[in-house]
This record gives sequence, C-alpha cells and structure tokens, in this order.
Amino acid sequence: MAIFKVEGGHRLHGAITPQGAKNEALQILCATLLTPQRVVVRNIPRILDVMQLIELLRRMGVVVEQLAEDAYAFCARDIDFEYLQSDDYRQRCTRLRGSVMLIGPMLARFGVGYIPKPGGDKIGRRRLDTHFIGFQKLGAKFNFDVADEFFMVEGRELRGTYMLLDEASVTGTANIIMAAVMARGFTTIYNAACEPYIQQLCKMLNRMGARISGIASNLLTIEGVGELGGTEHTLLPDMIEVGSFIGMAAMNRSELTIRNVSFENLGIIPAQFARMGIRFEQRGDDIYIPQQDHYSIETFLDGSIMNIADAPWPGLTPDLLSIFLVVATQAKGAVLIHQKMFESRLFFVDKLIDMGAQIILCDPHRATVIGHDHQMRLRATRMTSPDIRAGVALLIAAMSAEGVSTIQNIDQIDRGYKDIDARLNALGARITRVDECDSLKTGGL
Ligand SMILES: CC(=O)N[C@H]1[C@@H](OP(=O)(O)OP(=O)(O)OC[C@H]2O[C@@H](n3ccc(=O)[nH]c3=O)[C@H](O)[C@@H]2O)O[C@H](CO)[C@@H](O)[C@@H]1O
Ligand SMILES: C=C(OP(=O)(O)O)C(=O)O
Repeated sequence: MAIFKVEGGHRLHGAITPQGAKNEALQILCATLLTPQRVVVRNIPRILDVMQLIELLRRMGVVVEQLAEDAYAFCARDIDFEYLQSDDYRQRCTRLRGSVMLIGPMLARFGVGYIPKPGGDKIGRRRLDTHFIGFQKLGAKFNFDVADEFFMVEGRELRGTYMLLDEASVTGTANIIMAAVMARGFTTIYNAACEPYIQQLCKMLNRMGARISGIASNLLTIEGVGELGGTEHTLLPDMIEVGSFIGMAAMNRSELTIRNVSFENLGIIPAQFARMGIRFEQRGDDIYIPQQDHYSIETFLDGSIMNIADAPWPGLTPDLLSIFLVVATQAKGAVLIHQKMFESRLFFVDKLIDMGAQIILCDPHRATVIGHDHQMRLRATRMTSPDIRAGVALLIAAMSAEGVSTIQNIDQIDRGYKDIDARLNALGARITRVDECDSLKTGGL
C-alpha cells in the first residue's frame, strides 16, 4: 500500500485539464454489454475503479481493445455466464460501486443478470431498492440471497410500464434505463436522476438505436427497440475533479487555469464556489482562478449563516461537499455544511480539527465551519483517507498546512483521481508517493 507525503505551503501555478468523468465512465462501460457490436469509448480516465471495471468486462468475455492512452473498443458478442458464478466475479464486483450497473444491461440483452453486493465508498447506507423495484416493474423476477449477498434477476420478456422511482438514484436510474431500452412497448420513468452523466448515457443509447426522450429532465420515456448497435462515445470532463481543483486553488491562494471543463455541464457548482467568495472567470470553456489572498463566505439575504447542502441534480452533488468543507476552513466567515444524502461522510472532520480547523460536527449530517481567513495555517499531521472525496479534501488540507503530512490508504484517492500526485506536482505541489513498507523500514512514518 502506498502513502502520500505532502509538504505543505507551496502555491500552485499553471494549467490543468480534468480527466474524463469517473461516474460517467462506469455507466458507459456497462452499457457496452447491450450490443454485440463494437463500441468505442474515448477520454477514459486511467483510475482504479475504471480499470477494474474494464478488467471485469474482459473476464466476462467482452473483447477489449486499447486504441490509445484513453480510448478503448469493446465488443460484447458473447458473455461467459459460468464466469458470473465464480468467486473471481464476486470478488471483483465488490471492489467498486459501478459494477452494480452490469445487471441492467445483462437483463435487457440476455434475460438474466447476477451481481453481488457492490463495493464503493463506505459513506453510509447505500441501498439498491430503487434498482430492483424498477426491474420488477419491467416484469423481471428478483431474488436476493441474504447470506450470500448475491442478487439475481430474470425476465426473458420485459414489458414497458410507468414507474415513479422512490428516489432519484443515479446508478438506479442508469440501470433501469439500460434494462428498459429493449423492453416491449413504452417505459416511463418519473423522478429519474437527470445529471449530465445520465444525459450522456441516454444520448449514447439513442445513437445505438434506442428511443429515449425527455433527456435532461426527471421524466424519461423509452420506446423499446429490438436491438442496439455499435457507436462511439466521448466522456465529459469530471465535474468533481473540476470542483476539487477550484477548491485546491482557493485554499492554496494559487492562480490556476482549469482547461476544457464543459462549463455548461457544471450546473450549480461554479455558483456555489462563488458563494464561498471564490473568484474565477469563465474563459471560453476554461475556468481561470486568480490568486486570491482572502475569500469571504456570503451570508444569505437575511444575514443568516450560509448553508451548503447536497440535492439530486440540478442540486449540488454530494461528492463535492467534503471539498467545500475543507475550503471553508480558510475562508472568512462561517458556513453550515449539510450532507443530506450520506450519513457517514463527514467524520473525516476530526482530522481537520486535529490540524487546527474550527469545525463543530453537529451530527453525522451537519458540520459548522468557521474559517481562519488565512490568519492561522493548519498543522501537518498523519491521516488516513476514509473515502475518495474525503481523501482529496485531506490532501488539499495537507497541501496548505505547515509541515509535512502523511496520508495513508491513498488507494481511495487513486480510485477516482488519475495520477493526482504527478499532475499536482507539475503545478508546484510537493507530494511524494511512498511504499508504506519502505517507509516503515526507514522509520519514515
Ligand atoms: C458510481 C456512481 O455513480 N456513484 C455516484 C452515485 O451513487 P449511487 O447511484 O449509489 O447513489 P444514489 O443516487 O443511489 O443515492 C445516493 C444516496 O443519496 C440518497 N438519496 C438519493 C436520491 C434522493 O433523491 N434522495 C436521497 O436521499 C440515497 O438514499 C443514497 O443514500 O450517485 C451518488 C449521488 O449523487 C454519488 O455520491 C456517487 O458518487
Ligand atoms: C461516492 C463516490 O463513488 P462510488 O459511488 O463509486 O463509491 C464518489 O465518486 O464520490
């Protein structure tokens, strides 16, 4: 296992391009199972979750061809159903959340699908009811082996229907869309998640021959078709990386250009950073963040304390709240961070408090942060990355802190951020990746 050693206090300078979007990649790669024809996907980020899903597809029998550093072709002519019963399949699926979206396409194309309880961040309860209720509405039979934590669905003749999702689950919506594209008749999905990655999935499916309308809204109508064909698809830039870089620049009082951000697909994210007092300019499709010595959190119109909360798209993505929280520790003013969706995502604030941040964890969902306005620097410390976004928040804290911090469990960060150490070092950061065993041998911890 590797760790990061981070020497704080170095400002960043220059330009960085966000990687292709992790969460879009996971949907799109699963969708390649829907056709026996070739699907080419570009702008694929070389990150752990994505590489693991590609390897999983390969072991399932999909022919995978790497065309360029970030482009792959997939051909799912045949699937090895025996492999789906193997321990290897189970073990690999449990490494990432995105594997859950293999089941919708399998059901649509082959009439059966199997999936163990998926992995992903341990950030609170992550139920899958929406997925399976949706499949059942389409006529599939569902079986969950509780002891084995293994889900099975079967439905040779899916039929379109109306469904109102119990919640706007992102992966649930993707899974149901993929299950419905070849169901007989019309499927209507109300309370569908509608974030840009779902929009991208729908657009790709339509290019493959699907008939999906209502894209970008929470009411999707799908007219089932007999089969889908091949296509080419390019992933959007990762909006969570874009937000992480904005936060990083502000917290380190750095001048940074983030290139090709697909501004129109960032939704409310830039406006929320603006409410934190962070200045930036949209220059074409780039975001330019000038060096800023102070940023003052706005209050609401009535003078009350700013509240930053997550909500289904077009609300603020929960995946950026850890970044807003860490950025607030050096802002002028106070903010209440309200993580509504996940109940175990804010506990990492203990580490920030150790570093000298002024935070009160009100309950598992809410933390009040009173910023130092750069009057006091955080102190370096030793920490462990609990999940992917908290990991990056801790990295941002370490980059701004006084002294050398150590971050363990950086696999969590590598799950979602491509070569983050090398890319940030190119901008002036001082992050060293060390093998934990070597470090222990030399007493370096
Ligand atoms: C691989 C992938 O794409 N993962 C993303 C996906 O996870 P995932 O699809 O697993 O997340 P869901 O959208 O299903 O739900 C996330 C959490 O929010 C709750 N919830 C959801 C919708 C709602 O209207 N109300 C509500 O409370 C759910 O109960 C759950 O606890 O979407 C999450 C929410 O954007 C992101 O954090 C994850 O990064
Ligand atoms: C929660 C996240 O990922 P996953 O759903 O893959 O665990 C995330 O990307 O922040």
